[in-house]
Amino acid sequence: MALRIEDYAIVGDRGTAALIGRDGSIDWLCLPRFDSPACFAALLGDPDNGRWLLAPAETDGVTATRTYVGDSAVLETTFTTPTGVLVLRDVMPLSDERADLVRTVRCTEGTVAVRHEWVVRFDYGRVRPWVTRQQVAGQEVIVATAGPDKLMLRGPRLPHADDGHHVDDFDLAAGDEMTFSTTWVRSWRDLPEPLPFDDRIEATRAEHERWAGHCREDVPRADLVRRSLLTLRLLTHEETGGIVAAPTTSLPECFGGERNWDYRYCWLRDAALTLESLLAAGYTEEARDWRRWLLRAVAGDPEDLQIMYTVDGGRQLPERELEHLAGYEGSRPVRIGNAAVGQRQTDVLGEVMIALEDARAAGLEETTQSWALQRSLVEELAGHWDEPDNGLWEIRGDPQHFTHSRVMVWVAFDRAIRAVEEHGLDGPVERWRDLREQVRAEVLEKGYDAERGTFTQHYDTRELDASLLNIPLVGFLPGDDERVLGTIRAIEEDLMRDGFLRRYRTQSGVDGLDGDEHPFLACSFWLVSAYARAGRLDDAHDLFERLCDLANDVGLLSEEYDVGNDRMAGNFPQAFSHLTLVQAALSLARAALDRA
Ligand SMILES: OC[C@H]1O[C@H](O[C@H]2O[C@H](CO)[C@@H](O)[C@H](O)[C@H]2O)[C@H](O)[C@@H](O)[C@@H]1O
Repeated sequence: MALRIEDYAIVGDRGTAALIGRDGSIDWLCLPRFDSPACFAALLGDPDNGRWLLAPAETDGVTATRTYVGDSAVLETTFTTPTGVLVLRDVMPLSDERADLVRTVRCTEGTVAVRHEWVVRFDYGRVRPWVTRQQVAGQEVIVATAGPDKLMLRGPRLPHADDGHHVDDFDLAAGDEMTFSTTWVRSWRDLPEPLPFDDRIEATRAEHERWAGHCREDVPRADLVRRSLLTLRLLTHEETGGIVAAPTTSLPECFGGERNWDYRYCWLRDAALTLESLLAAGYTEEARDWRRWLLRAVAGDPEDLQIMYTVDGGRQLPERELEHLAGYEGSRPVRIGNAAVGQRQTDVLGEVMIALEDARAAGLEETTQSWALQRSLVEELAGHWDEPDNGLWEIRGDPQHFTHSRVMVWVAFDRAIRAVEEHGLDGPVERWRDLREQVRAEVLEKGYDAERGTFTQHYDTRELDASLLNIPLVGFLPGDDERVLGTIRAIEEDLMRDGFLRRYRTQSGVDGLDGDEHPFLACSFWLVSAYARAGRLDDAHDLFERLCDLANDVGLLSEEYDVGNDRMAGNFPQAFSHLTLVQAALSLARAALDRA
C-alpha cells in the first residue's frame, strides 16, 4: 500500500517529477514528461505497478528524516537503523535534455544492510517490459523495453531478475557509497553515455539555489515561501513554459471515493495565478516564458479558447479511466485526461488579464501579438459573459450564474480598460467601460443576499462559496467594505471545518458528485489575505501560521487537508496551495508595511 501523501517528497527536472516516499521508494514517475504514462505507478496501486526502492533492508527500529539540500530540489533521506546510518540522496539533473533520476546511498555510521528493488511497469503500471543486460561504454547496464519506452539502470552493482522484479541485497559500511541512475530514452534510440554524476548533481543544486536566492526575504515564513516558489518552478516545464497544476493524477479528495482527477496539465487559471505569485516575489523571466506559452497555446480563433491545455499547448486531453489500477487507498476510478477541458469557466480570462497586467507592470513590454490576443479574447468575452458556466471549481452539475465568475468578468474588462488608460494600448474602451459597469451592477444586485449581508455562490442560491473571498483581492470592492466583511463572516459560519475552509457545501449537490471533501487549502490562504485587507491582522497571522504548520517535513502541501485524521488529501504537491501560500505571505508583508 502507498504511504500517506505527506510522506512523499518531489524531485524533478522541470520536464517531469518523481514522488519519493520516506521509505526510499519512488512510487510515481512519468517519463519523459509530466503527462507521459507512468513507469513507476505504485502510488495508485501496489509495488507490482512499478517502483524503485533503495532503503535499509530491515524496517524494524528504523527512523527516517528528510530534508532538501539547502534551497534546492536535491532530496536527502537519512535512515537511522539499529546497526548504522544510511543517507539516500535523490536528484533529477536540470537542463541537460535528458531524463535521468540519480540515487546515491552512503553509509555514514556502522553498517547497514541495503535492499534494492527496480520494478519497471510501463503504461501506468500495466506493461511488463522485456529486460536485458547490455554493455554501454564498457559498463554493464540493465535495459527495460516496451513499445516506445526504454529505461536503463546503471550502477556499480546491478540487481538480479526475480519473477518480474529486479532485486538485490548488500551491506554498506561507514564510508561506502554507491550511485545508481535510471535513464529514459525512446526505445529506438541508442543507449546514452553515463552522466558525469558529481558535476551534474552539483550544477543542479547550485542552479536551484541561485534561483531561490532572488526571492524576497521580507515575508513571514520566508523558508516556506521559498520552498513554495521552488515547487512552482519544478512544476513549470522548462522547454515550453507551461505550468502544470500538480505532477499527479487521482490522489483523492475523498478517500475511497470518486473525486479523483488528473492535474498534470496547464490550467490557464492555475498558471496565471502561479505567475502572479512568481512576479510578486520578484521573478520576471518566468512571465516571459509563460506569455510565450499562452500565445502559442491559445493562438487561433478566440472562440476556441480552452480552460486547459497540455504542457506543449496541445488541446486533446480526453478523460479515461484506468481499470487496472486499484487507486490510492481504493479511491476509484483512476483517471487520466480531464473532461473539464470542454467546460465553460468564465473566470479564466480575468485571471489571465491580471497576470498579464502584472507582467506589464514588472517591465515586460507588450508585443503586437500579445496585446492583440488580449483584445480579441476580451472582445469574445463581451459576447458571452452573461451565460451560465461551470465556475472555477469545475462543477460537473448544471452550469450556474456563478458570482465569482461574474466578478472575474468584471476583472477582465477592468484590466483591459486599465491597459488602455495606463499603458497607452488601444481598444474600444468606452464599450468596455459600459460592460464593466453593467457586470458590476448585476453582481451587486443578483449575487448579493442583502438579508444576510453576504455575496452568494451563484445567482439562484443562498449558499456560499470561498471563491467570494477574491472580491477584495481583485479590487472589485475594498477589503473593509461592509458587504465584504459580511461575506467573510458568513463564510466563516458556513464553510469553516476544524479551523480551515471548505470550498462550498458539497451537500447542496451543486457539483453533481458523490461524497464529501476536506478543507481546500487555497481557500484558507485566501481567507488570510482577505483578513489582512479587512484589518483583522491577528486572525490573518494566526490562520497563516496554522496553515503553514500543515506543510509536511519538507515544506510541501497537497490540495486539501483531512483535519480529523491529520493527513493530506488530493493531488500533491499542488500549485494552487503553494501559490496561495505565497500570496498570503505577501499580503501579510504588505499589511505590515501599511501599518508601519
Ligand atoms: O472538484 C472537482 C474538479 O476538481 C478538479 O479541479 C480542481 O483542480 C483544478 C486544478 O488545480 C483547479 O483549477 C480547479 O479550480 C479545482 O476545482 C478537476 O480538474 C475537475 O475535473 C473536477 O471537476
